[in-house]
Amino acid sequence: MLEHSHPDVQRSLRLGVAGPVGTGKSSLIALLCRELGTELSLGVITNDIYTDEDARFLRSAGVLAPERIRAVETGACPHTAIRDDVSQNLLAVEDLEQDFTPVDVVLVESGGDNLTATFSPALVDAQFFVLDVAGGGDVARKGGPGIAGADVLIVNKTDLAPYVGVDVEQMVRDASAAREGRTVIALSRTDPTSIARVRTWVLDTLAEFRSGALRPRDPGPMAPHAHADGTVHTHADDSVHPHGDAGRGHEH
Ligand SMILES: Nc1nc2c(ncn2[C@@H]2O[C@H](COP(=O)(O)OP(=O)(O)OP(=O)(O)O)[C@@H](O)[C@H]2O)c(=O)[nH]1
Repeated sequence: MLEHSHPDVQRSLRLGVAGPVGTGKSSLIALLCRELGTELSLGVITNDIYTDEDARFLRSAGVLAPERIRAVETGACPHTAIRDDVSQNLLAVEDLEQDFTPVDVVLVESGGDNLTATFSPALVDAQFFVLDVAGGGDVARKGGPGIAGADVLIVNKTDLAPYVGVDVEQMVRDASAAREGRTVIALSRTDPTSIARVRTWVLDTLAEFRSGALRPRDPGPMAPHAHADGTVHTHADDSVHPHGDAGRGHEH
C-alpha cells in the first residue's frame, strides 16, 4: 500500500521522454543516468506495449542499479498510459520514490510508435521530445504537440547528419520556429558539448522544481492517428477514453 503523503518520502522531479521509435529515447535516458547518477538519486520508468524490452536494455547498460529501473506494460494503446489514464505510471513513480527515498529525478520513457505522443502534466513536471536527423530534416517543421510544445526538443544523432544529407543548423532553426523559441538541443553521444547542455538543462530544471517555480505545461493532446489495423484513435477529448479489445484500437 502506498503512503502518498508520507512526510519522509521526497517528491521527485518527474521528467518524460517521448518521441518516435528509434530516435534515441532509451539512449538519452542512459546518457542522463551516466552523467547524473553519481550526484543525483535517479529512477527510471519505461513503458512498452507488451514487453519490458526498454527496461532490460537500460538495466544491461549498467548505468543505474537495476532495481531503480521499472517497466510498465501498457497493453494495446501505450500513449493512453502517459496521457489519459496515468495511474499505472504514477503508482510506479511513487513506488520508486518510496523504495529509494530520497529520489531526485524519475525519468519516464514513453512507449508506442507515434510522432505525436505527449505526457499528461499530471504525470510529469516537464518533458523531452526526441527526434533524430535520420528521420529527415523536414520532420521538425511538421510540428505536432510534442515537437511544438514539449519543454525541450532534442534533435538527436547529429553525428549521422552528413550521411543522411541533413543540415542540422537548419533543422534546429525550423524546430525553434515551430516552438516559438522554446529550447531545442542538437545532441549526439559523440559530442560532449551537446551532452553537457542536456545535463545542464536537467540540473536547471531540478533547481526550478525545488524552488517551487516550475509549472508543468501541457503540450496538448496527441493528434488523431491510425493504428496498424486502420482504426482511428483520437485523444482530442481527454475526458473520454473508452478502452476497446486489446490490439484492436478504438475510436472516440
Ligand atoms: N549514431 C548515433 N546513434 C545513436 C545515438 N543515440 C542513439 N543511437 C542509436 O539509435 C538506435 C535507437 O536508440 P534507442 O535509444 O533504442 O531509441 P528509442 O527511441 O529508445 O527506441 P524505441 O524504444 O524502440 O522507441 C540505437 O541503435 C542507438 O545506439 C547517437 O547520438 N548517434
